[in-house]
Amino acid sequence: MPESTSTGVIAIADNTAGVSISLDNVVKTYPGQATPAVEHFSMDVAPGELIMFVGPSGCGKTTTMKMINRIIEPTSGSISIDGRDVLSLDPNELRRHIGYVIQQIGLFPHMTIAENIGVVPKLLGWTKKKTADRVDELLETVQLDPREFAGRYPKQLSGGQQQRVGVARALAADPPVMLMDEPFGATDPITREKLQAEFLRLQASIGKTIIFVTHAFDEAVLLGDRIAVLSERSQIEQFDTPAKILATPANDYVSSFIGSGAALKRLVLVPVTEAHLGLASSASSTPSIDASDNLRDALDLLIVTGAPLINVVSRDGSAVGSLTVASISAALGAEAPGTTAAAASTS
Ligand SMILES: Nc1ncnc2c1ncn2[C@@H]1O[C@H](COP(=O)(O)OP(=O)(O)OP(=O)(O)O)[C@@H](O)[C@H]1O
Repeated sequence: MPESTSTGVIAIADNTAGVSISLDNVVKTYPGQATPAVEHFSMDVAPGELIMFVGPSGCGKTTTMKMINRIIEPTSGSISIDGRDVLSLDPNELRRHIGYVIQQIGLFPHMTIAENIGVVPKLLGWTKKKTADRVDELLETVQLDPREFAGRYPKQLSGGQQQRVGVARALAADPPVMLMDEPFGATDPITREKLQAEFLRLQASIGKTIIFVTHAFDEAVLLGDRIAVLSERSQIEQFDTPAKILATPANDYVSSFIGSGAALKRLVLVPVTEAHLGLASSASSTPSIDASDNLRDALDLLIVTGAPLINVVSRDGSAVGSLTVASISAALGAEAPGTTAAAASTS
C-alpha cells in the first residue's frame, strides 16, 4: 500500500474520540438505473455528533451511509473524514477504522463471541494478549459477562445479546466513526428500548461520530443529536435537532413523517427540571420521580397512579418541587428554559 494512503487512514484512526465527516455533492447512480439512488447529497457532521438518517424504505439512507466507508463507491462528489478525502484511501484499510453495525448483525457462526469481537484487532496485527484484554473490556461495556459469554457461539445467544456483541465488535479497534444501519431493528420492542438506553449511556462516555439509519422517527428523536429527514434520492427535507424538527417541521413531508402526537414525542426530550415546578407535597402518598427523568416519564407516572400531582426528587432524596399535567403542558407550550434555573435553584 502506498505510504500516503496508509498515513491517511492511520491519522483518522489515531483520533478515537470522534472526528468530523463531510459529504459534498455526493451522487450514486447504480449501474443500469435511470435515476440516481442518491442525488447531490451534502452534509457536515461535527466530531462526536450522533446523526440519525430517517426516511421511508428505498429513499437512499443505506446507500448514503455505505458510501462513507466505501462499501458503495459514489458516482461523483467528495467525502472526507477528519478533513481527509476517503476516496483517496485504501478502502479495506479504511473500513477497519470505521465501526459498522447492521441489523442482521453478521456474526460469524463458526467463531466464538471472543473471536468475533477480535476479528478487526487480528487484522490490525494486535497481540493475543491485547486482543483478549480488549474483548473482555468490550463485553463488560455492553453488559455481557466475559466469563460467561466469551467462549459461546452466536447461536447460543439471544437476539438482543447478539446485537450487543455486534456493537462490541464495531467498537473493537476504538474507531472514531461508527456507521449503524437499523442496528436494533430486528429486536422486540422491550429489548430494543433496553439496547437504545444502553447505547445512549455508552455514547455519552465514548463520544464517537455516529451515522445511524432508522425507519423509526421515535428512535431518531430519542437517540439523535440531529436528525436528517430524507425523501426520495436522499433529498434532505430537514436537518436539525429533534426538538426543532418536532416544534417546527420544515414542510408537509416532515410533518407527515413525524405523524400524530408531535407534542407527546417532544416530552421525551424535556427533563422534568425544565418545567416550572410547584411546591413539593409533604403527603407521604405523593408519588415521586427522579429529577434526571423526562416529562414523558412524569406524564406516565401521573396517568398510571392517577395522582393529581407528583414530587420531583433530587439524587439525595429531597423533594425539589412538584409537577401536574398542567405544568407539563405549560412546559411544552412555552418552552422557556429560563424557568428551569429558577425552579432548580430553589432546591
Ligand atoms: N445494488 C443495487 N443496484 C441497484 N439499485 C439499488 C441497489 N441497492 C439499492 N438500490 C436502489 O437504490 C434505492 C435506495 O436504496 P437504499 O437501500 O439506499 O434505501 P434505504 O432508504 O436504505 O431503504 P430501506 O430503508 O428499505 O433499507 C432503492 O430504490 C433501491 O432499490
